[in-house]
Amino acid sequence: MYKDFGPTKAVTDMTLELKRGVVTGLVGENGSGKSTISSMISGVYPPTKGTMTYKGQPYSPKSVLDARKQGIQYLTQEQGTIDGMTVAENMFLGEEESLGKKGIVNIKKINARSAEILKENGLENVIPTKMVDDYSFEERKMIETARALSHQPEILIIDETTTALSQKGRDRIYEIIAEQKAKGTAVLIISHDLDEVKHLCDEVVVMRDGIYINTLTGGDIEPHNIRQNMIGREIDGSYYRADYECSYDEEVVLEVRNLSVSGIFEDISFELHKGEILGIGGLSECGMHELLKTVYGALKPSSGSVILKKNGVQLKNTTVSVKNKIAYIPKDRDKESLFQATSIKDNIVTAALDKLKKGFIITPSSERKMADKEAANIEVKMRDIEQQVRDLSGGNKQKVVIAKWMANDSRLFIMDCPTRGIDVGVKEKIYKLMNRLKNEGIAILMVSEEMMELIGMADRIITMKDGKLSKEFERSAGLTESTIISAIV
Ligand SMILES: Nc1ncnc2c1ncn2[C@@H]1O[C@H](COP(=O)(O)OP(=O)(O)OP(=O)(O)O)[C@@H](O)[C@H]1O
Repeated sequence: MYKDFGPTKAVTDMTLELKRGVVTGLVGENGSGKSTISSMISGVYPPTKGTMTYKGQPYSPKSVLDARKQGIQYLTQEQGTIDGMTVAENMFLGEEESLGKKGIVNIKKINARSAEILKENGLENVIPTKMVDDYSFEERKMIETARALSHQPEILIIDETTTALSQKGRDRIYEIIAEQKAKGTAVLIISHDLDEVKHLCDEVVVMRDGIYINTLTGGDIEPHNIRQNMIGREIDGSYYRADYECSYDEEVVLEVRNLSVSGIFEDISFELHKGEILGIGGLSECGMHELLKTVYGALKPSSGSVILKKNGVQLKNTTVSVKNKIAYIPKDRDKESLFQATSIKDNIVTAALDKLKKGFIITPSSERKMADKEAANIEVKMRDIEQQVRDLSGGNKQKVVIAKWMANDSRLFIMDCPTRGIDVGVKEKIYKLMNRLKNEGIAILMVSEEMMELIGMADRIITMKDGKLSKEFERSAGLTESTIISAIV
């Protein structure tokens, strides 16, 4: 299979076989073409060249709906439901007439059938007539999953879905994979979590730069082996900090005092020091993501304050935060951090316009220079900086968010799951960058759902449980995942 997007060769010479009752993993670095091949299988767009065979017959779906009707379901990395429509309308989008007569849509039947499907999938709390926008990212993913399963798929493609979900959501997806495998469905999983890949997959197909590299089976499905195949060089996996010292300057940079958002988190206080990486861990719903948003000024607290110590400024809103060179990398980059229909260049320079100003003027060449430098530093895989952000692969979008804040010379980083959807090679780069920033005296506040990331990078870890602080741990060689988990569940 081949796919070109204008001058971009996204997939060049890719071969893939999916078998009944077999869970196949598809792995490769950010931008290697995994979502593109999945999109061609699912009828999102046709290949530039190449052929597909499905159940012994030539297969070339005309659209996503056509592929769905033939039994191929694709859960994408991004949001797969449409705002401004009800849950039920989303569930029957394009298939409304299946429950109607003579071209007339029967809304009652659609609502009733949606309620049944939701119930079968343990989602009885979701109301079919409510707007889908009223539900969280995770609930919407589960609605999308229920829709996919209701069609009895013969091929189910799950693209980097688990890392965006809470542990409960992930476990549900793992259950679904096991059930589908037992039913004889061919399952294709795309994931950057190589332990997850090892745990779930019977076969692992590796891609590099749009090309098929290798298929691993049995004992060869080991994270270090997968990594080597993906990147073409050995990386030892010990990409976290090498030291076990809890080290930072005495100077307090940020003070969070008795911060609360009613019903979400309560009475949170802590200090962040110069040169410190402060980790926050907890279950996804414990309030930690909202806490970071509030610290940054994107969510209004019901009480308490966030104070920048050097000038006593209160971080009341995001304008004050940007002015004070505070970077925020949100978990939901697509909605909260990027202008999708704008170029990479415009996204990168947006927080640094003050720095580019000469008098009242910003020259296009200075913008280009800045964007080129920052995009190259973090190795955004792109055609050039004029490319639209929405056309980038998931991991490369994340790199643009980081590049934006590097351009702004940020002095304090607030990071929410900074390596979500990021391949191992780039992960290594981000950890090195965090270490470098720390050594330059920059403070980092990081929420992560990966315990190893917290243990590997943070000087101190504070844990949250049900909206409250539960414990604090200092960096040490003896700190284990189970010690932290016992403080968060
Ligand atoms: N609609 C599009 N227009 C232009 N280029 C595109 C489009 N979709 C994808 N690309 C490019 O194709 C290449 C492959 O992207 P793809 O999304 O398939 O990668 P991926 O392996 O899924 O990456 P990730 O792990 O980051 O999700 C990238 O260089 C991307 O920028």
